[in-house]
Amino acid sequence: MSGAQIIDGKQVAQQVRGRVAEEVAALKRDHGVTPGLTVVLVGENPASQVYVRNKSRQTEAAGMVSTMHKLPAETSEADLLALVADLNEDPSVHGILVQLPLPEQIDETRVIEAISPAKDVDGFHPENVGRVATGAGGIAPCTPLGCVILAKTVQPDLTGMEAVIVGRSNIVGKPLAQLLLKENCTVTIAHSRTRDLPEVTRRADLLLAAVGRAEMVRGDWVKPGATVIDVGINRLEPQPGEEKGRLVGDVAFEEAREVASAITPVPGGVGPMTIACLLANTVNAARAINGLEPVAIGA
Ligand SMILES: NC(=O)C1=CN([C@@H]2O[C@H](COP(=O)(O)OP(=O)(O)OC[C@H]3O[C@@H](n4cnc5c(N)ncnc54)[C@H](OP(=O)(O)O)[C@@H]3O)[C@@H](O)[C@H]2O)C=CC1
Ligand SMILES: Nc1nc(=O)c2c([nH]1)NC[C@@H]1CN(c3ccc(C(=O)N[C@@H](CCC(=O)O)C(=O)O)cc3)C=[N+]21
Ligand SMILES: [Mg+2]
Repeated sequence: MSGAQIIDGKQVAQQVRGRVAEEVAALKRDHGVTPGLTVVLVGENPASQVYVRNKSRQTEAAGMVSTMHKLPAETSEADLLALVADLNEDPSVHGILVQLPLPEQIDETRVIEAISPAKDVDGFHPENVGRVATGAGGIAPCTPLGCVILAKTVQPDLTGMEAVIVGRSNIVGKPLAQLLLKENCTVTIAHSRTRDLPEVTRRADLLLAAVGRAEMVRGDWVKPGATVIDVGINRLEPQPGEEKGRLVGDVAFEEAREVASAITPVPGGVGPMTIACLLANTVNAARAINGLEPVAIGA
């Protein structure tokens, strides 16, 4: 028996992008502002290029202006900081995304802190991290936002749920904990030093995996009836006859779907939501820069 409802991230993302397109049209019509998103890609990471292409296509489809700066892998930190400074001053740019990870001669923290917080549509700048943590506005990171929206499609009120996040990175695990606290969950963050991880994950009504280890979370780590949100994007080795390896999440999907009541697939789960939320953050950045209140974007 395969019991779980499969949460369709592609479909929810399409709804979010539709909402964004309406807000973009309204901003143009009422205020003469066309939101612009600029992506900066340093080096040749082939995985990054797929996301970057999807992002620019969907940005344009929503009626926004998409620009891209491709810099060679050996770009110096000073040159990247100079580009960021130019983009901060450019009035046609409302969102700046510098694709991570960066080559090792570049200090990621310095680059993130150089981005104007008003244009930091990734929500990685310490001012936004702090504002989101204290509830004083701020731009929330796209992947955690996408996870919360997907969880709420099956459980509109998350109040009181035991949420267990596996992973404590600055870009996913930690900000996800902040957003779930805001939704009144009881939040546990597990990581590589957590003792008896399967015992911890089995407590979760809402289990979120952001580890980067293919299919690490097994079926018997999942509490019966739980909602499972799989953030992981892992490319397996190509099998004989395959051009490239399959994409899988951090959760053993076929096992977990027997136990969970709802689960996100990979691909087609959190990934498309990340891009949709990036577009939503960009329209809200353009609004804020023009003195307007943010609009709600949940599907
Ligand atoms: N769908 C999307 O849009 C996105 C997907 N991703 C994917 O999500 C995954 C996580 O990304 P990210 O947060 O950047 O990854 P990081 O590598 O930055 O963090 C991974 C976290 O997992 C923890 N971890 C590693 N191994 C174990 C283990 N054996 N048991 C328990 N915890 C463990 C680490 O613990 P410790 O801190 O102790 O080292 C760390 O906190 C990746 O697969 C990535 O590709 C990321 C961003 C966006
Ligand atoms: N500054 C910065 N911001 C990011 O948000 C950021 C980043 N750097 N570096 C890399 C990670 C990863 N990431 C993904 C976005 C979309 C998909 C996505 O759309 N995935 C599709 C499949 C794509 C495919 O087929 O390869 C899916 O899951 O269905 C995946 C991963 C954003 N990241
Ligand atoms: Mg680096």
